[in-house]
Amino acid sequence: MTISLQQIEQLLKENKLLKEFTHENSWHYDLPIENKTLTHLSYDSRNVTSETLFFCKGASFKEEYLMSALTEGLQIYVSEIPFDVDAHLGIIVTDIRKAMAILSMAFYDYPQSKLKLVAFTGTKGKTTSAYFLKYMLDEYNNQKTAMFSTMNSTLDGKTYFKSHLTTPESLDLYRMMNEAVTNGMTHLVMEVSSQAYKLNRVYQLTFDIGIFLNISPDHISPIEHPTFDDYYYCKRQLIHHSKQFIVNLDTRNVQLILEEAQNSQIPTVTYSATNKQANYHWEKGSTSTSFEVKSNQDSLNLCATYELGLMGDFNKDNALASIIAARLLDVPIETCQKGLKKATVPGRMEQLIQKNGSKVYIDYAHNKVSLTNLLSFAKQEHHDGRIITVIGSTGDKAISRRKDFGEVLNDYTDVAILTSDDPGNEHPHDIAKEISRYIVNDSVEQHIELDRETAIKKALSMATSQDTVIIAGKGRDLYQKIAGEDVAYAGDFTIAERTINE
Ligand SMILES: CC(=O)N[C@H]1[C@@H](OP(=O)(O)OP(=O)(O)OC[C@H]2O[C@@H](n3ccc(=O)[nH]c3=O)[C@H](O)[C@@H]2O)O[C@H](CO)[C@@H](O)[C@@H]1O[C@H](C)C(=O)N[C@@H](C)C(=O)N[C@H](CCC(=O)O)C(=O)O
Ligand SMILES: Nc1ncnc2c1ncn2[C@@H]1O[C@H](COP(=O)(O)OP(=O)(O)OP(=O)(O)O)[C@@H](O)[C@H]1O
Repeated sequence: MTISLQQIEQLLKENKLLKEFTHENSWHYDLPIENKTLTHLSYDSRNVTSETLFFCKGASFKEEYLMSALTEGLQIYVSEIPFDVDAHLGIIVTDIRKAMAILSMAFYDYPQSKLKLVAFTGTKGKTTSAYFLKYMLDEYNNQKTAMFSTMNSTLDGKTYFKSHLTTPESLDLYRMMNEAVTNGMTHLVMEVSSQAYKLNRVYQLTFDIGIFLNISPDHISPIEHPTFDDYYYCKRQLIHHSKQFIVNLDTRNVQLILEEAQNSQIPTVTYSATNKQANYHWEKGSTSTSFEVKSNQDSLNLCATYELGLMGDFNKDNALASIIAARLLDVPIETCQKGLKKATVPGRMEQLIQKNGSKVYIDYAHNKVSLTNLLSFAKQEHHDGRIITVIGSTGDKAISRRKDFGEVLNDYTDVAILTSDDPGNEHPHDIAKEISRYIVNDSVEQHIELDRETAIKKALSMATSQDTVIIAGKGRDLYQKIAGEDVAYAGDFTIAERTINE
């Protein structure tokens, strides 16, 4: 994969991103040096050669990073500001992230045009829905579905690696897409976070299908969104970058989404848990994991009974969104049914049973709406015993979750064991105390146990046969974010399983 300086000049000019070129103390609008082909892209000074096009990006980028890249042989950099350094060429742009997106897709020869692309956005259910769709597509295309998700990504449809971000930086996104194409993948299912739009990671990328699952206040913090309005606005950008759009009619302020899609003339399919105005809605089936899809006008021919491998009514919402996407991609109905039945999602609604019969659910719920759904499901299914909940809240961001969790625990749990969950640069005890401050229901028995493994063991040992243990927040995540480091962690599921089998 390559890109030439002339290509870069043309693309930046076409997209009105070029400010100037800097070369030997003079500034130019036209390329001031001979054309040259570059064979490597990077935004990390620790990974450069003389053939690299280097992007100076990020809130904490420092001039010394560029200086150290130049000592490694780097010649050409792209930046929003000219640096007073001894580089052969500076390419100064109006927006580094937009420039990085445009140049990365060109470098990797537009891999997006060689794949069917599906994007899920929403506050909750992105990973679950992405897995559901992957299972259905895999049945259809013989496991040629790549997936980029919060937890795991796969470029060959079979082997997974841990993701750093929900939606990768544009440079990584196109590199990974290109690898997926080389591996023979035909479809790519990915999660698109609000940050992806805010930080132009998916700038000018059009999806064959975009899906809007739901929205509720979340991700408001100094490093994410200043307001809910900003969060919602960023997520809605998916509408304008989808050839076909699917939206949950139960979404807060959905009228706004519908108006926006209509204004942009994006063909839209609506679905709902209960609203019969939607193109599709679902009704409970004969078992707790089955459901029937209903419609007044089944233009996609998908009304049928489906069976899910996962508990929880919210997963039926996720499944319906994914079925609509699968049908828009021509997956036959029987293939959808087969794929969905097989689908499991690591760390989402996983169930274990203790030797005394007590049920244990391990789930990734880590915001207000998901915790409410999880605990209300547990209360509904297991109303005879106590609910014992192990939970923490992340440090440095999404601060409002601490109050949210306290409020949900007030209403739905009998025992709360407050513990650590990615405390970052904060002290987990302070976070636990803050959650505790909002638990005002005296009948909730509270414990603080900061070591997460000990907290899980404590919950399991407390539970009598009638009780239900909920381990919320980390699922099968294999690390804790502590003071800037990813510290190895066995994962909630493994710890619970190991303890039960001891
Ligand atoms: C606010 C934000 O999104 N920040 C992301 C962004 O950081 P940044 O561009 O400011 O870069 P930085 O990490 O501050 O470092 C500055 C630059 O110096 C470079 N560098 C650094 C050191 C060095 O020696 N040499 C060097 O060149 C780095 O490569 C980087 O390009 O780019 C980095 C990767 O290049 C990300 O790691 C980082 O994500 C932070 C850690 C993060 O947690 N982001 C969250 C909020 C996020 O994006 N979450 C959403 C999911 C939300 C949801 O669940 O819905 C996501 O899509 O993942
Ligand atoms: N449609 C839904 N509505 C509400 N809660 C949901 C829904 N789907 C899943 N959940 C809950 O949210 C948790 C996280 O689900 P999932 O990982 O699929 O969402 P996500 O959008 O990828 O989350 P995140 O952005 O936090 O990574 C689940 O473990 C479950 O408790």
